[in-house]
Amino acid sequence: MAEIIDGRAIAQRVRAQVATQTQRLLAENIIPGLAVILVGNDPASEIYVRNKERAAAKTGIHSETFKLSATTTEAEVLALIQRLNHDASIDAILLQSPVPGQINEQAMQDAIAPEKDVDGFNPTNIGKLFANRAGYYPVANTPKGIMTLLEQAHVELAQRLVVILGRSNLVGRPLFALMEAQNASVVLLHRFTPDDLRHQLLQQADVIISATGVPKLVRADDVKAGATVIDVGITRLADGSLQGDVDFEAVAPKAQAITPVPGGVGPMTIATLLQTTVELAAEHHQVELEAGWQNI
Ligand SMILES: NC(=O)C1=CN([C@@H]2O[C@H](COP(=O)(O)OP(=O)(O)OC[C@H]3O[C@@H](n4cnc5c(N)ncnc54)[C@H](OP(=O)(O)O)[C@@H]3O)[C@@H](O)[C@H]2O)C=CC1
Ligand SMILES: Nc1nc(=O)c2c([nH]1)NC[C@@H]1CN(c3ccc(C(=O)N[C@@H](CCC(=O)O)C(=O)O)cc3)C=[N+]21
Repeated sequence: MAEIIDGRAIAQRVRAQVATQTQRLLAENIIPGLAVILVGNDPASEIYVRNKERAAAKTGIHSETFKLSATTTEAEVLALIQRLNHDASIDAILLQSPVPGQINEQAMQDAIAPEKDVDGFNPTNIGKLFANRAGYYPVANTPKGIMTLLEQAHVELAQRLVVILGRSNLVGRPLFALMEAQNASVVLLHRFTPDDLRHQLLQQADVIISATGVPKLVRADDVKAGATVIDVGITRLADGSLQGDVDFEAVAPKAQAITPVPGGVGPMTIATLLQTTVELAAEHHQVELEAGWQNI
């Protein structure tokens, strides 16, 4: 039976580290500030935003949520982003996705100052990530959190074959770059990958990461014995329960290590958002955060 990677426990350690780092910044009169913009009333987004507020408050980060009505114009969102770009008390800006149809999400992401872009969506930051630039820049929190999970679970990446399902800018694409930078050999699959090719590639993978939102896409016969399986997908079923992309019951007995849904990648996303906020605050005030995140 596989090791079940406990995302909640690892996220808890990341949050404790964030709280310690925040205390150090507070001692220098620096308060890390996170602004979350929520447009409209998507129920799932409202839950995520509430969880973010709660987690930020517990670690000492100052968080402000801007709830805008579903009929807000693009000009109004843009004006808010520009105001936050110039607000010295705000280190990190997050525009919750999805936004209503009248708003061009990409244009809004591009308007967020690269040095406050806590989601790592700005082309400047994506470019740095794909060019494997040195120095600090924000990277999307779900892929960054997955790298922390793998490190904490002692999963080797160099010389391994990693297969990623899903190529969104939020998860699959940045994860590809992070994995490749760790010297993994990486394959990125999507909707146009034929089923038999997906099956063949998955069967060879040492590490599988699935971020498609297709329930039970990854089955036991797709997985090599001893592989590590990371499930990013979240689908809410009719009974209200959450289902991942992986058929957990069938795959777990074959895997070396596997993440559950819920309690795997999800909690890491939120903890890593707080981590990135504190890192951005430290950057803005040119303070070194001495203790490495490896020490959690
Ligand atoms: N746990 C967490 O913290 C987070 C969880 N999520 C969850 O992860 C899932 C993915 O999110 P997100 O990346 O935003 O979703 P998107 O809908 O933006 O992307 C889904 C991706 O999956 C690909 N895909 C669809 N079907 C298949 C298939 N049969 N085989 C291979 N690839 C396929 C799509 O391909 P194509 O590009 O060709 O359409 C697309 O690239 C969702 O369930 C979401 O709820 C998301 C973010 C954070
Ligand atoms: N700008 C932006 N950045 C994002 O990072 C972003 C976004 N928009 N839009 C939506 C997706 C989704 N996402 C999740 C965050 C936490 C959990 C999470 O906490 N999951 C818990 C369960 C939560 C529950 O019970 O519903 C878990 O898996 O254990 C899941 C998914 C961030 N996203």
